[in-house]
Amino acid sequence: MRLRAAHVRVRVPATSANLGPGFDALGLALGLHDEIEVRALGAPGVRVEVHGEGAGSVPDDETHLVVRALRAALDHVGAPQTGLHLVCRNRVPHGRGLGSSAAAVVGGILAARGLVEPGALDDDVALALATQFEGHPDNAAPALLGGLTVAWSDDATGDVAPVRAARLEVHRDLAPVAVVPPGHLSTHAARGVLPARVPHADAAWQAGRAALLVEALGRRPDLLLPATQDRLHQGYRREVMPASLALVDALRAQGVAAVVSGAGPTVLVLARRAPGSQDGTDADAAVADAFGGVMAGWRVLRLPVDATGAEVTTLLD
Ligand SMILES: Nc1ncnc2c1ncn2[C@@H]1O[C@H](COP(=O)(O)OP(=O)(O)O)[C@@H](O)[C@H]1O
Ligand SMILES: N[C@@H](CCOP(=O)(O)O)C(=O)O
Repeated sequence: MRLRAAHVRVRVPATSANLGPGFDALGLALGLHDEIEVRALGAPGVRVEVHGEGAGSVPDDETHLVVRALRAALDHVGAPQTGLHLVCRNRVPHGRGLGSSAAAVVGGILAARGLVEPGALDDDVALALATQFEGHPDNAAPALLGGLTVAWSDDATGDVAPVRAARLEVHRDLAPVAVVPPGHLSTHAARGVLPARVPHADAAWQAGRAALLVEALGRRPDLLLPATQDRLHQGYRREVMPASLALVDALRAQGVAAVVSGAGPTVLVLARRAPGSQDGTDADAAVADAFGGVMAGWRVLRLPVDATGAEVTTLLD
């Protein structure tokens, strides 16, 4: 396998995983993107420039997440390693539950796809590799495929466990709003507070809600409030993100389908487009009311569903 291109550009969306009851399975791609430009260099080594989110905090060497994912993907298809120059323009906030790590990993893998022979790194391989990095597939699947996805894995049979994902229907009126706090929390820490075992009754209850959520997101947005109830992660995570859970509670008390986005601490509101309005939603008054002017530093982002997923362009120069 040889490299066929020396200059590629990748665009990857933010993602919100879980969506309430779909823990480690459901995810939604959102209209907020990281852009990564990669040049393969003749000389070995790596140069990383980061603009926007993560500038000054993420590493600029071989340990940079995009570089690690890109190199793992080259190794996986037997392509040669190469010197690299990366320019990252990041918009997805880090450690907030909007899938920044999945965007970085999928971005690196798709950059490798652009550098090697066509067809060498298909979506199945890319998803399996990304899931190895992430430890769960629910952000990587929508980052790669776009839209709403459900991801699942079979038993591991080789060095890269098979992971599969299916695209699901999204109702045209769905208008997600992310309420992003100033502080961050790593996914690793937020997984650390989850119990190893849960009551059978909670698991059974949750399976029903997850099935209902697929119907609510696709065809029955009027069912989103009951469909976004969860018993497997949000309650356990309250201790590490009390302000986020307080906001979720306040919004839900007003009939708004609010959930913790991914492992938090962002709150995702699964709102509906307000009739006759350009970008208003049926949750705007409740969000403004719950905010009450006291949540200093929090940002409200209206993020449309990204139907496309990650895109790679090969540049000729
Ligand atoms: N674009 C990026 N470039 C390099 N590293 C990144 C990038 N995005 C995320 N990361 C790494 O992943 C961490 C955040 O991942 P994680 O804790 O899973 O939160 P998130 O919910 O944002 O995915 C960051 O602190 C950083 O180490
Ligand atoms: N299912 C995962 C999702 C983590 O998403 P992230 O955007 O916070 O990385 C979990 O809930 O741990």
